[in-house]
Amino acid sequence: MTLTDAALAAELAADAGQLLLAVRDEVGFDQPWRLGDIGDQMANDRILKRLKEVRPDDAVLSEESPDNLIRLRSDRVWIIDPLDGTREFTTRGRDDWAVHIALWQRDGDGPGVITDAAVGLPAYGNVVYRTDTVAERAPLTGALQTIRVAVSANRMPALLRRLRPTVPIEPVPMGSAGAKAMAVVRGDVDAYLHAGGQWEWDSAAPAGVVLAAGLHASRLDGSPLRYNRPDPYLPDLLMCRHEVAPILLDAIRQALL
Ligand SMILES: Nc1ncnc2c1ncn2[C@@H]1O[C@H](COP(=O)(O)O)[C@@H](OP(=O)(O)O)[C@H]1O
Ligand SMILES: [Mg+2]
Repeated sequence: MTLTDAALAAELAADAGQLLLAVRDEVGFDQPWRLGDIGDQMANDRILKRLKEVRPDDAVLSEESPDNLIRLRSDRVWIIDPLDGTREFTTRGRDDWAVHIALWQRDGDGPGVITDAAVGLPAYGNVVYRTDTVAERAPLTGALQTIRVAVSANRMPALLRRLRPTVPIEPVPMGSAGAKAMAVVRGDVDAYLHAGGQWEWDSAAPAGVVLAAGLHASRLDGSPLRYNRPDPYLPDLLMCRHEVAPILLDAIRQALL
């Protein structure tokens, strides 16, 4: 039987994850930049090789490959970050790094949509979250005391400080967009907020899984996250439980006035 796109995404994420764990063991942590380069390159090569075998007609947008603008005419584009959270990957003991595999498909004259995605967390038991199996999260019943918000451990968004007087926020610093988004999916945090710069491959697969889990994912102005655009820069996002989306979006709007 032909592999479904979601199953293929999950297979690619699990396989690249295993490879990255082996690279980490073999190369070690003495030269972090070298470990990062080797991990990025090997995971990217492995994913692209397999995609070429099983989906030869599809286009690819990958952090680690030159951007081939054929993707803009394609109906199916795989958006890939073979190693998200490179800094954490190169730090001994850190498990907050991820493999992102997303499939964007054209929807007529619309902006297109992420139809299938997988986010692998290799150092977290190589668990893979995928659009076709992720469980929908039930809404909270009690009132939220504090909103736990995952933010970049490397570049804490300045915006956060401006929200805190109006909303009771507890920042939870963490590496990797995929790791932060999956912490929302698990319910370890209530939200993931990013501002100040990012690229489509950083959020495509996480957003696909978050939306499939029935959670909220948008830009900070509340507009939808769009993928496979000519310029893949996608600088900010909010992923969260539905109950906290209006609270956070309103506070962000006020802070940015
Ligand atoms: N200001 C910025 N500009 C471009 N990319 C950014 C960025 N801030 C974060 N990112 C990218 O978003 C991902 C998650 O970052 P963080 O862990 O800081 O939240 C990282 O991807 P990579 O590790 O794939 O490069 C990082 O490079
Ligand atoms: Mg990334």
